[in-house]
Amino acid sequence: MQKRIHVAVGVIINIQKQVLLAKRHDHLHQGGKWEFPGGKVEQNESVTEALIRELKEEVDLDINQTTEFMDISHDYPDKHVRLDIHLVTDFTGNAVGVEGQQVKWVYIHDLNDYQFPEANKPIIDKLLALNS
Ligand SMILES: Nc1nc2c([nH]c(=O)n2[C@@H]2O[C@H](COP(=O)(O)OP(=O)(O)OP(=O)(O)O)[C@@H](O)[C@H]2O)c(=O)[nH]1
Ligand SMILES: [Mg+2]
Repeated sequence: MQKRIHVAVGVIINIQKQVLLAKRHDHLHQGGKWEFPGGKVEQNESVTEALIRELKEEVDLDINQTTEFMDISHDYPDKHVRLDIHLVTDFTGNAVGVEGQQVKWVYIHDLNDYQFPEANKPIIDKLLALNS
């Protein structure tokens, strides 16, 4: 049994009700797909701490507060992940792809036009339901 990787994921929503997507680099796991920014929770770090750190490192945003949104465990053939997803509406800064990745603000009703990792389906469905 493979270890389950604990990932802190941020669904960042701006005042225009757009969510921030980032494109995963081709060489990464699930490369070429769009994701919600985030990354692995390190030892001795809470999920919130990990999320704040990752969102600064990946998209240069400063997060003031987050709220729990969803918890998804998913088994890829090569990797088991647990996505600890938080909503972020209280932040400052302008989003940039610090690691050279494409970032994009997208209206919730347009999310179906983007390709996400398989594990993300329930997140997209919940956002679409909230928005309808
Ligand atoms: N960040 C993020 N990861 C996701 C999403 N959906 C999903 O299945 N994952 C998976 O969760 C894992 C997250 O790893 P990551 O590559 O973001 O981790 P990280 O930022 O700490 O990078 P690192 O590998 O350089 O330490 C990957 O296996 C990725 O495929 C998502 O929406 N956002
Ligand atoms: Mg990451």
